[in-house]
Amino acid sequence: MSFDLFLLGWTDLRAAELPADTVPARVARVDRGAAEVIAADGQHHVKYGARVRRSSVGDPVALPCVGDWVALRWLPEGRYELDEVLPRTTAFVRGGVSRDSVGGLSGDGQGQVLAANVDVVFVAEPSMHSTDFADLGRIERLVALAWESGGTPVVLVTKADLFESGLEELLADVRAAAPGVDVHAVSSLRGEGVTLAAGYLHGSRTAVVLGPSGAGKSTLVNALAGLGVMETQQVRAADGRGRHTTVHRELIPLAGGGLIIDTPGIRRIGLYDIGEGVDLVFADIEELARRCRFADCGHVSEPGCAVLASLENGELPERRLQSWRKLQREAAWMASRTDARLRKEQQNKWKIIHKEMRRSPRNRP
Ligand SMILES: Nc1nc2c(ncn2[C@@H]2O[C@H](COP(=O)(O)OP(=O)(O)OP(=O)(O)O)[C@@H](O)[C@H]2O)c(=O)[nH]1
Ligand SMILES: [Zn+2]
Repeated sequence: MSFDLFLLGWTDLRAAELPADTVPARVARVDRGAAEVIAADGQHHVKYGARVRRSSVGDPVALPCVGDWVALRWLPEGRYELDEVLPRTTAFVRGGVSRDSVGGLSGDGQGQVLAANVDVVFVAEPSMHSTDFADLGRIERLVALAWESGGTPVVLVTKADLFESGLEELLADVRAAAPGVDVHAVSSLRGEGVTLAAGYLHGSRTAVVLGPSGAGKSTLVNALAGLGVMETQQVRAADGRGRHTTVHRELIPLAGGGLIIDTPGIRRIGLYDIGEGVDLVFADIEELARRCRFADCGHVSEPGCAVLASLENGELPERRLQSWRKLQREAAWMASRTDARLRKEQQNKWKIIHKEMRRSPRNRP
């Protein structure tokens, strides 16, 4: 059974990047040192070749991840090897930041790609989480990272059926926390909003679902898949006796077109290499800041501060101003860590080069 790669999101532009003597495939899941990929001739379990292993040393972002397009090379011993990760059009990268450290921040400045080549980032936030309502700060953080990925964020407020009244007010709060972003209420349980979410996947678009554990991500993915999953050969991959073995995938091609990537819930997602992401999430505050009397206004106690004025007249929630400051601090901190890491890598590179120069006979007296 052959599989149409264009339904998986393959394009002529990507075809131009494919090295000679390789075949393209899309990563459905990664394991340590190996990946499940979907190629035109079905699903394969492939190990990383030397080139991939080498390029990812000290740079985990270069490792293959779900959603990646990769080049497979056929080896003489009769199997494919993952030879190269093709250039990504988008990548959702989180920073390695943990909470339990001095000042609330720690990390090595390194990132981890959660999904690549995604057109849409579904930010799943439960309307009700145990006893709490939607966490606006978490939405702001995820939307900033979603903007930064190059994909389009869409906020899905999940488990909407848990609300009898007040859902509209909650949605209004969420919309204020993510200006310019589509916000929808979804109930996978009742099947509400699922078709609407599927609408973002028209053509062969890829979406990733991100959100905290228990947000209902897998239930939503199942509901979307309930509209039909594309059969690929490997779903019925024979184990030699014709038994059906379903291979677990995180990248799921839907029968109605498009693909969805499920991710495990992550307790804390740190910012990584943020350029404009935070500014876009806080576009309303950025707009206010442009109207402050002083161009370098710190919005603390300056006269003629439009941000403080908006805070005082109740238009700008105090929470949102705090959240803006917090994410700005984190982005700046992460940038300094990344710079420090890059500097160190550069130094190491020079050390190696100098060593080699000393070793080279040409450089000996
Ligand atoms: N009431 C209600 N419950 C839901 C809905 N969607 C999911 N749930 C429930 O919420 C719980 C968590 O759902 P999951 O889909 O496993 O959540 P998840 O985000 O995938 O969680 P992790 O896999 O831990 O990241 C389950 O008990 C679901 O039955 C919904 O639309 N309404
Ligand atoms: Zn100001």
